[in-house]
Amino acid sequence: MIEQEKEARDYIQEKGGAPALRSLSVLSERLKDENQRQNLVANGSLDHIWIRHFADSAQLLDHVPRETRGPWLDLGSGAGFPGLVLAILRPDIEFVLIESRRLRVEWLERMSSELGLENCRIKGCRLEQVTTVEAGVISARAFAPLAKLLLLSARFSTDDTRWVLPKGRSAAHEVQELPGRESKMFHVEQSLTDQEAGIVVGRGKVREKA
Ligand SMILES: C[S@@+](CC[C@H](N)C(=O)[O-])C[C@H]1O[C@@H](n2cnc3c(N)ncnc32)[C@H](O)[C@@H]1O
Repeated sequence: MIEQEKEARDYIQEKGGAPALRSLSVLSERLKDENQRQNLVANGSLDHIWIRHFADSAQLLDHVPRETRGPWLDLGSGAGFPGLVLAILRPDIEFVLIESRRLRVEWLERMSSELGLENCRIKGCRLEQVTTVEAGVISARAFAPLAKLLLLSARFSTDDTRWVLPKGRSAAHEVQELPGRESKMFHVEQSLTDQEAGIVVGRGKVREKA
């Protein structure tokens, strides 16, 4: 488990080296500022930003094979978690961050530009309006209940699509509640940043209707 901010920084450094640490330090400063203008993350989480947001996002890479290709769709990116962190750590993958709220979209665009993330595109609209593409990976943190998330995003999946969905304490229960075929597609991995949280991980095409 990652329990200290220093451990979280070391974990990120292992994954992305000094450039990632520098980019995330900038993101940390900007986020603390911007959170006074718009409610991007819980204020209480800002004192543990490296664990609660950066390492929490980065750990998704442990469940995606290194050779996986994009596009990597991050649904409901909000403040940029996990999408911005992952785009920093994997400049070789094309990321598409989908977010519907205007102020959040502007924030994501500003940060992507300031951090020079050429591999990161922001789609400022509802997921339902995004043109269908074949996703290499789909991630979503705190976006929607699992069954709804899968229905909304099924059209982006292929037999090869990887799914990495941080789901907090409800992970196992949400997987059990899925219809038979889907419940067999997914399993739960332990989160490294929260003893009680799980990440729903799977691979394959999800049916577009229940
Ligand atoms: C609870 S926030 C989570 C943000 C971020 N993923 C995180 O974990 O910090 C959910 C985000 O999803 C966005 N959202 C909800 N429904 C959406 C939709 N249908 N299309 C695009 N964005 C959506 C909201 O605007 C919000 O920013």
